[in-house]
Amino acid sequence: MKPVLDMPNPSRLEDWRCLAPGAFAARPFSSAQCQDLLAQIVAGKAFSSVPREQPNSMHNYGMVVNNTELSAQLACLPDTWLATVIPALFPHLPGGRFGDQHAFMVLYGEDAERELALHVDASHITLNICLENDAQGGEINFTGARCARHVNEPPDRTIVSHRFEPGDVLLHVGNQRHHVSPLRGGRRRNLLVWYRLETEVFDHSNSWVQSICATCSA
Ligand SMILES: O=C(O)CCC(=O)C(=O)O
Ligand SMILES: [Fe+2]
Repeated sequence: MKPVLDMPNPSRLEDWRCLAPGAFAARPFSSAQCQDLLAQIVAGKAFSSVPREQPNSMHNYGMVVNNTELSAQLACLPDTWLATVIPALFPHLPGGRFGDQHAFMVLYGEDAERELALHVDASHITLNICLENDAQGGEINFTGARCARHVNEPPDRTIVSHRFEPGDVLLHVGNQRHHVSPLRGGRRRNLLVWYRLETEVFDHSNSWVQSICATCSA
């Protein structure tokens, strides 16, 4: 049987480009693959629609992945598709297993989310796959990595803005602060996974998170 998520070959370092410190982008999926995954999601195969949970406390729309097959596939990605690139892109990360993950789909549009406020994720590494985007606006903006103590400091001088194309994948540290610009029309749907290391707290108080906090190292 065809897997829900048809992963391309293991990702290579040269597939990824740096957007900002601790934030990288690649384009491993075709639009057709994204449409296929989205069609399965919409048909209810990849996401169980009952109960429809909020993906996280910031979203009123979208849904949590609770399909066993897709969850298992997403859980494996750090050991399979991303096995070489995670240690190379994030050398400060302590080794160890990603024992916990939270996967969800976000939805922006006229009758859905319109924007997302500045935040850090409850993750060590976040994977963000764009499945559909014909929105005007709705870019993701990175304002710099900060530890728990400095999360409310002013943004970095250069804010990095990324407009998603369907098939884009972003991989970033959970403490890279980000927000989504207001939508002026259209719709965007992304699949996100928050990966957490088994042995580490994920409130960004860790010493290795401080080591990449721009304020701590200023
Ligand atoms: O909409 C996006 O691409 C990002 C969503 C996000 O940052 C989140 O849900 O934590
Ligand atoms: Fe986020």
